[in-house]
Amino acid sequence: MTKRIVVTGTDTGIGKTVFSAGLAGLLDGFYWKPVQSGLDEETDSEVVARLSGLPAGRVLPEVYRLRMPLSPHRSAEIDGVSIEAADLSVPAVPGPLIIEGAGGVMVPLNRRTRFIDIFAQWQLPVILCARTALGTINHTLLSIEALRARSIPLIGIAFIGEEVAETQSTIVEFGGMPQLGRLPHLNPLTGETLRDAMVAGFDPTLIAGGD
Ligand SMILES: Nc1ncnc2c1ncn2[C@@H]1O[C@H](COP(=O)(O)OP(=O)(O)OP(=O)(O)O)[C@@H](O)[C@H]1O
Ligand SMILES: C[C@H](N)[C@H](N)CCCCCC(=O)O
Ligand SMILES: [Mg+2]
Repeated sequence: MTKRIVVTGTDTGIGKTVFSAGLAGLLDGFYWKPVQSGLDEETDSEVVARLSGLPAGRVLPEVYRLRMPLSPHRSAEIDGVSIEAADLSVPAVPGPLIIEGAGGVMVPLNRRTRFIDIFAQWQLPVILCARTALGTINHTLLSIEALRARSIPLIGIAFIGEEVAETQSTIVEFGGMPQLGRLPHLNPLTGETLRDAMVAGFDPTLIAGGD
């Protein structure tokens, strides 16, 4: 049973947090966002606490909380903080842990280290979130290639958006990575609609079935 899963994506703002909230709820697990950049709006951890249906203690505290909604390396510099890879060791929790990065895989944490370098150190299995809309084939295949080049274990792709079957199958064929499911755009987006969409769209044993 996979206990610790990294959720990354092809870009910022594509729905990783909403998917992570749904997944943490589906697996009755925990959620951890190690680096949060942007504190004026609702943070990712707050969104997950609101949407996942999990008790408050299942959302673990961030290690770095940076004020500006920018790439973490820049946000940290503005706050006068240095993000240290050594501080990002994965917490032990008594259940499945969903770990969310920030933005896409190449996003820098400082002038030397990107998220993908931390993922390579962790060697935890990764779910890649990808939009279904035009432009996603390029972003998704590049992300898969970068993850593979570092021998990072891959679980599969979680598509987000309306079904575009041809695009999705093209990504699966070229990427050689399975489609785990699809989370549609939800309106309204509530804890209840998210839970129902996750149950309808994803098989938890396919996701958490092997480590
Ligand atoms: N399935 C969905 N249905 C409805 N709205 C969604 C869905 N997924 C994402 N959104 C909305 O899109 C916006 C961006 O989503 P989200 O915060 O999950 O992106 P992200 O990939 O986690 O971004 P970041 O890189 O900042 O962590 C939010 O306003 C969110 O509510
Ligand atoms: C602020 C934003 N919501 C994310 N937390 C960080 C996204 C970083 C993206 C950097 C980039 O790829 O240009
Ligand atoms: Mg997010």
